[in-house]
Amino acid sequence: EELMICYGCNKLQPAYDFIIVGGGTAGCVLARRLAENKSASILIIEAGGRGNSFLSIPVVGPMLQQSNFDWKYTTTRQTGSCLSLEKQRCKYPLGKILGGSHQINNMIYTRGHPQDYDPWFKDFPGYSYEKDVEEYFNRAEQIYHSNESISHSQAPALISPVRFFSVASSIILMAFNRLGYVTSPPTQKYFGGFYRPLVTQKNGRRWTTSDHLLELKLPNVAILTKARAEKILFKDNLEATAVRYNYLGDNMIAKARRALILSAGTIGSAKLLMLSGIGPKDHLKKLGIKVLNDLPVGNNFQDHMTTGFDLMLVKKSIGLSMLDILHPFSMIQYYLKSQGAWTANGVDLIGFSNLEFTHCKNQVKNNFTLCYQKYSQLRPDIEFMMLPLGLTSDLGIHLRTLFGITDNIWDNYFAKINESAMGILPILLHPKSRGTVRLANKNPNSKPLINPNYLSHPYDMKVLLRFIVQVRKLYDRAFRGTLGLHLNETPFPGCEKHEFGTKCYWECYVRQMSSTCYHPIGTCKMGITNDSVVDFDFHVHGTHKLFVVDGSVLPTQVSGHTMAPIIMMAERASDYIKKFQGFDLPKPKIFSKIPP
Ligand SMILES: Cc1cc2nc3c(=O)[nH]c(=O)nc-3n(C[C@H](O)[C@H](O)[C@H](O)COP(=O)(O)OP(=O)(O)OC[C@H]3O[C@@H](n4cnc5c(N)ncnc54)[C@H](O)[C@@H]3O)c2cc1C
Repeated sequence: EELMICYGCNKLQPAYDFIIVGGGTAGCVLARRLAENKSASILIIEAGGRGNSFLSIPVVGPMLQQSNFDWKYTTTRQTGSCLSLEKQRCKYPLGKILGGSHQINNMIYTRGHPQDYDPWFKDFPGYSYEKDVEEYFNRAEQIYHSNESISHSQAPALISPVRFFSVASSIILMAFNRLGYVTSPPTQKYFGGFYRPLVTQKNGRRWTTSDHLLELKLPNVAILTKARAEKILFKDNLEATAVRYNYLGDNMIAKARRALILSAGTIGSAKLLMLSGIGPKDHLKKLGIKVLNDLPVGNNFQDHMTTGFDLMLVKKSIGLSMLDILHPFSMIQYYLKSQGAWTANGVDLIGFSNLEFTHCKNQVKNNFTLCYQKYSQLRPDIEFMMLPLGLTSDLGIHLRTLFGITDNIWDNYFAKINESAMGILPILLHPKSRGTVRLANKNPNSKPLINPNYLSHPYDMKVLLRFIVQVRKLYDRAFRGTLGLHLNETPFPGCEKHEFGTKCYWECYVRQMSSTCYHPIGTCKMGITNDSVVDFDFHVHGTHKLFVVDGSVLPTQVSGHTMAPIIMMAERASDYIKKFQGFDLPKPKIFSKIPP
């Protein structure tokens, strides 16, 4: 495999204008934009390999989890969630490949709700959604219809409607329509009922920000794969001058003339900063790491949590089945027509709801339409994802290992399912629980300690339970007759003492059967309060020439999935970093106010 990718050079240089650590979602957007200045040289250092076109087949995505293309992390032992999983730890997949997590994700593209961004920029002078957020989304996106064929992508996020979905999801969509929900994707305002997700695909194949970067064949961008950054090197005044990395077992150094940018992801960037002496003083001291700057790196860790796998059973087989995927016809359809089951992204429908809507509905005796019209523009609290394939669809061969489900739970719950199963998963969009990312020790090879601390704040469970009860009623009313859709009423092991369907039962269930929804953010929070790590220019506080641009800078969660906001922020960051010449004086650490 070719390890160095470069269209305008044949060997690695000792120094580059910009060095980006991590060729993932954000890193590739940034490289593409910085390279617009033709005289600037850019090096991406990526720990994973390059991948190949087989990995771009959308249905292959889940197979990449727990493979060499995944960092294969797990959370620390959780006490209020992940209880039914091996050692009470949730698996924590993250892409270790050029393209990053975008190479293994579900490709769902959601901008979030405009109000999501108000708290991010509350201390930013003259902030407006249109100028500071929307403009960057617009710049990042190219949208096309799924029946068109595209030859070149013009923007990092190439977006189209999904090309393949189950019959069950079409019936569900029709039922929602009858109830008065909007069922087309949102345009300007976000929250719009239930609809088919938009995905980042080019002619039915996965299309990541790294595919876009490679397609441009930029002569001033070099990408070194299988190179893992281990330490940032500083001058005395905390000016980042170079990065030390491990390349095929050797220690190498690359020097950054103008800026060193960490885009190693929410876990990777926090880990690298701490290994380099930037992080919470007490933690670093305990591990024997010299403290260069005491910053709250690794705090404010937030994730979207989900639950509800295989909770919906269908009598008739109208979901997507493994047979559809394995059928030779699907392969032919994919390679000849860019259509069919192989283009499926694993999520047929997404939908959004909020507490005001639920409350209204209870007040006016389930008048959906009235409440919907009144509250559909408000920021949602919960998202629902409809997964056409249950964990049991491959009879326990692969999917169960992605979650680390124990033998006891498998045998006494999942193995008992003898109908088609689907998932209707609720995602808690704005959790109040906060976790941490820490180092296990000072060895760069060691896995970090990822503690999402799910459901540690009572608000999170309260909201989740309210919606589970709501969705149950909704499904009873809408689909029972049509689809033979019904809840899996086998008591979940460990929850038998509670009556099925009561709040106590669901609370127990959620704590047992929890999972990440793969949206880690926040460990290098952007802002100027003393819980932040980077300022509004993405510069690490108190340092010089050092930036962080990836999911870690997002201060709070958005009402949707994280890839789009991360791409938007990388676009935004490129405007600042492009202008940065590398000779500004170090900025003093200024904080506007102490957060509560
Ligand atoms: C299974 C899964 C499904 C998901 N589904 C969706 C979805 O449908 N829609 C959505 O919006 N979001 C989804 N997400 C989340 C989304 O993919 C991520 O939020 C986003 O890709 C993160 O972007 P990033 O740039 O912060 O990090 P990444 O894209 O993860 O990039 C980080 C890169 O840095 C590299 N790296 C890390 N450490 C080092 C080091 N020391 N040296 C060199 N390189 C390093 C990594 O290998 C990686 O390539 C999903 C995520 C997963 C894992």
